[in-house]
Amino acid sequence: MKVIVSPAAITGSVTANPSKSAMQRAVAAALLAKGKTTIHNPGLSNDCLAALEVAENLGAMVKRVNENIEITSRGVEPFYDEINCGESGLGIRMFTPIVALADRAITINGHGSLVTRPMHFFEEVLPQLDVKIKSREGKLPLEIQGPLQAKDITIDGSLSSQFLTGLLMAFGSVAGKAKITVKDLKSKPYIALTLQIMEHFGVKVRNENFEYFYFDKKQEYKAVEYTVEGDWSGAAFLLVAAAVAGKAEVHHLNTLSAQSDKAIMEALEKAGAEMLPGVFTVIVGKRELKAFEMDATDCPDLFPPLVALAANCQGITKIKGVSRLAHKESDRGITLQQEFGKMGIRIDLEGDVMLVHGGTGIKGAAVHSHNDHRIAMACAVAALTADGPVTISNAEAINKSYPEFYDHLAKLGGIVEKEEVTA
Ligand SMILES: O=C(O)C1=C[C@@H](OP(=O)(O)O)[C@@H](O)[C@H](O)C1
Ligand SMILES: C=C(OP(=O)(O)O)C(=O)O
Repeated sequence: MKVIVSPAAITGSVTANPSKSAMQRAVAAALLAKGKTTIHNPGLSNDCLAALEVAENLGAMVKRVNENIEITSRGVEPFYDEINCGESGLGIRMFTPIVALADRAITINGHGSLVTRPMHFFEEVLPQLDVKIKSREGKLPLEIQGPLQAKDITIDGSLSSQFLTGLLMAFGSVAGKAKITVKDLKSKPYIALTLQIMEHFGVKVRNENFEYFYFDKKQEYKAVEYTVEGDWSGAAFLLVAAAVAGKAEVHHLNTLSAQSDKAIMEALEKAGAEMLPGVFTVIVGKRELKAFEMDATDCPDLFPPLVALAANCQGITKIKGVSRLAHKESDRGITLQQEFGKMGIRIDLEGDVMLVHGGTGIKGAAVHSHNDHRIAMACAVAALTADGPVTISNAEAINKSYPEFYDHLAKLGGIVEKEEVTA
C-alpha cells in the first residue's frame, strides 16, 4: 500500500492504541498461568496477534469476548512441533525460553525482517539450562528440545533486553532458588515492565540495579484480569505531530507507566513544545522548537519520532544510542538517514551519535518504509510540515505495532490518502 500524507495542521483528541509490549507479555503470562485470564483493552496489531497464535499453539484457548480477550490455559502444553512468532523480536525472544519449558522438540520460526535478526544468544545460553538448540548460524529457524532447568546463570544484556524478558518469564514458572546476573543491560525500562507484569500475574522477582535478578522460592503464575496500557511508543508520533503542527490531546497514556518511551515527554520539553501532562491524558501544542540533546540508548524505539521532531527544531539535535538500532526491523540509523535525506533533512551518523540538522525545511518526496513500521510513521509525521505531499511506499508496515495509526493521524486533521498497489 502507498500512503500519501499532505501538509496539514493538527488539532483534536485521540485515544492511544494498546501497548504491544504490555500485551505480548500479558499473553505469555496468561499462557503460563493455570485458569482463565481476561485481557481488557487488548492489542490487535500483528505482533499481538502473533503472540495470541503462539499461545494457542502452546496449548491455550484464546477467545474474543466482547471487547476483551480470554485466555484459558493449563500451562505450556504444545499442540504442534512448530510455532511461528511472525515478525516480532520480542515474541521470539520471549517465547523461546517459554517453549523450552516443554519436554518436546519444537521448531521456532518467523518471517519478514525477523529471519535476519540475531538469535545467537540462545545458542550460548540455553545449553547451560539443559536445552538443546540448533539454529541457522545464529538466525531462524531455531530447533530446541527442553525441558529448561532454571539455574544460576550470567548473561550479556548488551544486544537486547528481550532475551532477559524471556528468561525471567520462563524462570518465573519453574525456578526455586535461582539468580540471573546480567552484564551491560540495555533497554532497562523494558525489564521494569516485564517485572511489573509478572508481579501482576503473581510472580515476584527481586532485582538489584538491573544486574542481579533473584528468584527466592517456587512460584506460580495466576490467572487474573489485566488491562493493557496505552502505548507510549505509538503515541510518541502523535505527540510529535502536535508539537510541530498544531495541538492535540492523547488519552489513555499513563505518565507513571514503566514504558520506556514515555521519555518522549522529556524530548518534547527540551525542544520547547507546549506540554500539559495529566495522569492519563497528555496535551501537546506547537511553539517555536529548538534543537535538543537526548540519550535514547534505553528507549531505542523513540529514534524515529525524535528525528521527525528534530527535523522541525532550529539547529542540530544530538541523539545518543544509534548502535542500538542496527538490528531492528531495519537498520534504523541508516534508514532514517536515507529517507529523511530524500525529504531534504541532513542526518550525520558519528559513532553512537546521530546529528539531525533541523529547521532547514522539509521537502515533499517519495520515501520507502523499508518495511519498518516506525520509519513509515516518522515519514508521515514529517509530511505535516513539508512543502508538499510525502508518498510512503510499503506504508502497511505500521500494522506490526499500530494498525490505527493513519486513521488516528487523519482524526487529528492529517490529510492521508491510501492507495492499494497491485502487483
Ligand atoms: O521488550 C520489548 O517490548 C521491547 C524491547 C526493545 O528491544 P531491545 O531490548 O532489543 O532494545 C524495543 O526496541 C522493542 O521494540 C520492544
Ligand atoms: C523493534 C521493535 O519490535 P520487536 O523487536 O519486538 O520486533 C519495534 O517495535 O520497533
